[in-house]
Amino acid sequence: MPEATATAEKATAGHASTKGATIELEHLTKRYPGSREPAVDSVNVGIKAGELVVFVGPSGCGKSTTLKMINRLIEPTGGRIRIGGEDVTHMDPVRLRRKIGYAIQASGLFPHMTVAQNISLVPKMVGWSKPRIRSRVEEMLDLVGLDPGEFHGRYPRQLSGGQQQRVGVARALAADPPVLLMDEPFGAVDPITRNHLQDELIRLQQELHKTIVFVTHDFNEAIKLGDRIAVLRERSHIAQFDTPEAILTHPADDFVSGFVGAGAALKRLNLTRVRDVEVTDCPTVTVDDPLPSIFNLLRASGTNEILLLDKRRRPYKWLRRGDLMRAEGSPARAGTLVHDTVTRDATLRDALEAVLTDNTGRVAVTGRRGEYIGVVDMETLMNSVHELLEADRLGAMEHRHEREEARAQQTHFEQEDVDAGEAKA
Ligand SMILES: Nc1ncnc2c1ncn2[C@@H]1O[C@H](COP(=O)(O)OP(=O)(O)OP(=O)(O)O)[C@@H](O)[C@H]1O
Repeated sequence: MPEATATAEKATAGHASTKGATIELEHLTKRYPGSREPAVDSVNVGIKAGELVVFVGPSGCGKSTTLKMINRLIEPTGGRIRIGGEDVTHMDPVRLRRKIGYAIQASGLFPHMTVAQNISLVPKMVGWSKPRIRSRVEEMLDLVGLDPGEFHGRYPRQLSGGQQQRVGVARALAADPPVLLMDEPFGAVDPITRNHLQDELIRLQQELHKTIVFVTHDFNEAIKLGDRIAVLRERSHIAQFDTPEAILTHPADDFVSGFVGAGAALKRLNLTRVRDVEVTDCPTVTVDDPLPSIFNLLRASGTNEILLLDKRRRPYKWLRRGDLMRAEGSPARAGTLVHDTVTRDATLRDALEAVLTDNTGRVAVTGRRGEYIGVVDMETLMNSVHELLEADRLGAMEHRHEREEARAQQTHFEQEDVDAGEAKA
């Protein structure tokens, strides 16, 4: 059975989707015509199946060129690319791109096509049947958190930046490729939407286990998303290729330290997720609840604050006792709007930012459709920060100790050599 058809069967039979494939770049090189220096100079990278690897580095270091050589949007001038062990360096690029999804900044959607048409593009190209495509579009929209009924007929201009980006990811994943390339996909959206899109990607990846190569120049984004990070310097030379923890705590050289920048310990907040800390419950009411029962609940709960949920059980407002006095019969008229929420996949840094933005001492945690799950409070966050800083301090002490021991050992050997030399003389 041809590969594309096999993929289609799997995708529409409701089975698990195609898992990631390994990617090996061997001495991969790109010399643009007319340039004296190569833009990418003999890069060697091995990416495991199902891994999310981030290429991060300063502007112009060759991240995008390296990425685009993987799906041969840019033809290499030297070296080799293997995907799933197969040498694809000279494979027909159109065939190659069927097994590689590609998502870029500002989504790259075709403006004259509806959301559904955009998502259907590759499945159509590989010959899926109409009903199969229709159900796949629904599945994909659902996967990226957009209501299929509401969104499938819209045009890109009728979507927010974040929604366009979600559709871009849905399109990249539509034909169920084992590999997904993402070139600064969230670079053009505001910081809050960006955080949410990053959370979505983490959730998706937990479900799908694709091999993802993600390009960014934002180091915090790299720490948050990467299983491993390749820190690139000029001409895509790899300064360090390791886990976020290792890069933060043991940067390989001054270039990497410079890139990590100040506040490495606080950056580690990007490594801990909301799901790793205690999410507690807080008293909630909905906009349809009558005021007297809200008063009763507040009294019974012994707290001074209650979370008002909208009709779809999404956090809407924080209500305090005083607010309720001024509610004039409807709780929705009182209280302070919830500006920011986090999902379980958000980092503690996102949570901390949200707590500070909303100024209520806690942040509401929401599920896939924005529905209320619980809250994380400031105290929990501060305890985690404290633990991380303490772990870093101990780690740094241990590292210093190891270095001093190695140095002492070296001096000892050198002294022995001198003694031996003198004895001979
Ligand atoms: N088509 C081209 N012709 C000639 N030189 C190019 C071409 N495209 C890119 N370059 C050069 O190759 C180098 C690497 O570019 P590339 O876009 O891969 O870098 P990057 O790390 O992705 O940068 P940024 O973060 O700014 O997007 C740069 O010096 C760039 O000027």
